[in-house]
Amino acid sequence: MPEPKKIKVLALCELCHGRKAVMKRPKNLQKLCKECFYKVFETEIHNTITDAQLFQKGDKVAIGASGGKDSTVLASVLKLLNERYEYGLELVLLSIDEGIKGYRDDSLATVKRNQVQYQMPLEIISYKDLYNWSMDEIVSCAGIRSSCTYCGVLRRQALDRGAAKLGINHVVTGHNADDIAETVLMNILRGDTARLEKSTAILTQSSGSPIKRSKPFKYSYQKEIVLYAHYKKLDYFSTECTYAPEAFRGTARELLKSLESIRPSCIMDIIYSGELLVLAPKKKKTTRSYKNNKKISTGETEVNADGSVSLKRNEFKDGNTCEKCGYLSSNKICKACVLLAGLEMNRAKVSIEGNAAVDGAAKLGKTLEQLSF
Ligand SMILES: Nc1ncnc2c1ncn2[C@@H]1O[C@H](COP(=O)(O)OP(=O)(O)OP(=O)(O)O)[C@@H](O)[C@H]1O
Repeated sequence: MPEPKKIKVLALCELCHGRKAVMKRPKNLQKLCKECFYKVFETEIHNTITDAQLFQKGDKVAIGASGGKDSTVLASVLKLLNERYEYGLELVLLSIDEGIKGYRDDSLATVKRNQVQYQMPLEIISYKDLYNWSMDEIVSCAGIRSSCTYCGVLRRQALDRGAAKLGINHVVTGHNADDIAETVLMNILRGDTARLEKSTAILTQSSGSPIKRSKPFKYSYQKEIVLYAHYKKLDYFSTECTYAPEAFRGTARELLKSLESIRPSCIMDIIYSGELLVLAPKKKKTTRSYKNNKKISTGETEVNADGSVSLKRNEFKDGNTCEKCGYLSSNKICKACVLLAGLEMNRAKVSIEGNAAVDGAAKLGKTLEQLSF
């Protein structure tokens, strides 16, 4: 007798029990239909916003818009939640043009389309206008190895300055749960306890700056953001930055991906661990200084063993302005100006020596040591 044909029972959504499940939710492997996925994804972000009391009615908020998936989904979801829950926010897209040919110019074209799609005003601020350097010029002068350090410092300040220009004191970014878990891992692996303490904060504010920065996607998984963008057919730009991603972050990212494939909750678990971590009181460190204050203090920059450049922390004071650019800074010279001064020295040296091949960050480090402020 022939065996009875097996009828494949399609899985139903575990939330509505009515519609067909189309996905396993990356965060907890729950089988969901599209509609229920949208609902849980959006509601979690709404809960994150209200639990942390990120906004007040009437706030003007700038969305750091790169044209990539995270910030595009952020613009879309914030617009939707603002209307659904009547947050009363005035939302503006704020884009920084770092000057990276073949990358940022294309992604900015996406943001310009988003401006129309979401009917939000758009402000574009360029590194070239602010600093007289584009990222392409910086990389050709200082090498690729420290590109993320330069870009990160300059972008943070550019976002602040862009927001200040618009009379806005709150910038939201598309940093997501994976980014935060990666940062926690990186800081643990480096023993960077000062940064570790702050790495899970949803709301941050540089000392001396009136601009707050927050991350409404703090608990949103990268994979879910991509799925949301995909199902909703959002218009975003998906090419990676032309310059290599920060090497150590890349390694932490790979590690996190391997961990997530075995245990999806590990991203949330790392964030919770970071949030609950209480560090022992710090011992006071002594920093080196140079004679007659003629050379740049090691308290400001540090050339790492691999030739990359990092900026070190100083004692912060509020209300100061940078002696070079005049923008608000908790240091005598703001971090952006410290880096730019090093670049200017390098540019001058290149033209004197007529040597096009500058040996990147290591040489820049030597130059920085000869500067005085
Ligand atoms: N050029 C830029 N202009 C404005 N905001 C930016 C820019 N670059 C990054 N940001 C903000 O910082 C967040 C994190 O950026 P990063 O490049 O680290 O991550 P990402 O995953 O590539 O983000 P995205 O997918 O939004 O590009 C972005 O989501 C965005 O809010």
